[in-house]
Amino acid sequence: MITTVTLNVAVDKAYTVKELNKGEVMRVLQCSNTAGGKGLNVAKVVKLCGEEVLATGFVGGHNGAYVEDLLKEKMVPSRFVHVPGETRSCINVLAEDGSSTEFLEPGEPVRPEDVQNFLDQFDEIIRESNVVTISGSIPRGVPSDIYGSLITKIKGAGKQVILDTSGKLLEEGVKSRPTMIKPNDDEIEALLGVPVTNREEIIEGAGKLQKMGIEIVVVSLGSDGALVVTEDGVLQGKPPKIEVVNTVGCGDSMTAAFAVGLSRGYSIEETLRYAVAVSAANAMTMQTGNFRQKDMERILPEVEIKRI
Ligand SMILES: Nc1ncnc2c1ncn2[C@@H]1O[C@H](COP(=O)(O)OP(=O)(O)O)[C@@H](O)[C@H]1O
Ligand SMILES: O=P(O)(O)OC[C@H]1O[C@](O)(COP(=O)(O)O)[C@@H](O)[C@@H]1O
Repeated sequence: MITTVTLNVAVDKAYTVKELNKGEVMRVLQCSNTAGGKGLNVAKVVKLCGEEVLATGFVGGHNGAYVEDLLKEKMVPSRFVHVPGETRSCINVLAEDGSSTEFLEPGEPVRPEDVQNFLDQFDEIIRESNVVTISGSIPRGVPSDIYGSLITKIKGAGKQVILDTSGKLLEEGVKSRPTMIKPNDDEIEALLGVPVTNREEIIEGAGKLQKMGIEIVVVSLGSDGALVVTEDGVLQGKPPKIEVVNTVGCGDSMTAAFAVGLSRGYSIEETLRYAVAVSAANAMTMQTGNFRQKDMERILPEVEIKRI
């Protein structure tokens, strides 16, 4: 089973508008609500890939109950810690010029006893999982080294863990050497304290992180696909040109597909091909954390894998 950790769950709202003008009344043409927070996007995609999944984290209030219902509709099982604070909303405004403007609420604070309840149930969840993904931001009240503690527990139980976060949470988390991370160029720069301005420096930086004891370092490059650095070297996977509808959640789809590849014991090359196809297919639908099987199957053989 693949478990996805989402401490800062959200109701994701995608608003379609003609144009976005600051300071004006904007009429929304279409609104779509989905269970969000990066980890829940991962959970939905793992489910669509056909793997057994469990979503965990904190939920609260009416929005929290709504997220649980949205997950049930997608047949994604969940075991959340219920907290008094209302679960947040995140809004993504999609305009006709192709722009995407995101408003991410911080999330209501959680209490120390909520954090303890989460940790208490986590050991049992790890026993049932073979891969755990940890994604996104945390609400106030959660200690900034929590991801490090979770990674230490997961690795101590002999299971694999993917960490996809940023800033201080990533800095703290990498100290516990997760199996895989997915930093962007800014995050590599922050982790290593060196400038990263071009593809060569990205590869060099990712290589340094890999040598520090992180087995798999993935750097996604939008429409250029992704780079994967392991002890066997560097691979790039590039998708064919596709019709893009909404790229929000592409990174999460990639994380989900890597978790599936690890869980199924795919080679790193097979995993990269699959992850590029799944994440590119996610860009072809409006909903975050969603893809159509037929899109993914069409893209899969067209992903170009090259050793660098
Ligand atoms: N415009 C696009 N065309 C094709 N594939 C895309 C596009 N944007 C994203 N993807 C796919 O999704 C993956 C993750 O997207 P990216 O934008 O790099 O991540 P993030 O959402 O974390 O910023 C890419 O590696 C690629 O496989
Ligand atoms: O969980 P976080 O880090 O606060 O991010 C929240 C939001 O980011 C998103 O995952 C989109 O981010 P990406 O496009 O980078 O995948 C939203 O769906 C989500 O609600």
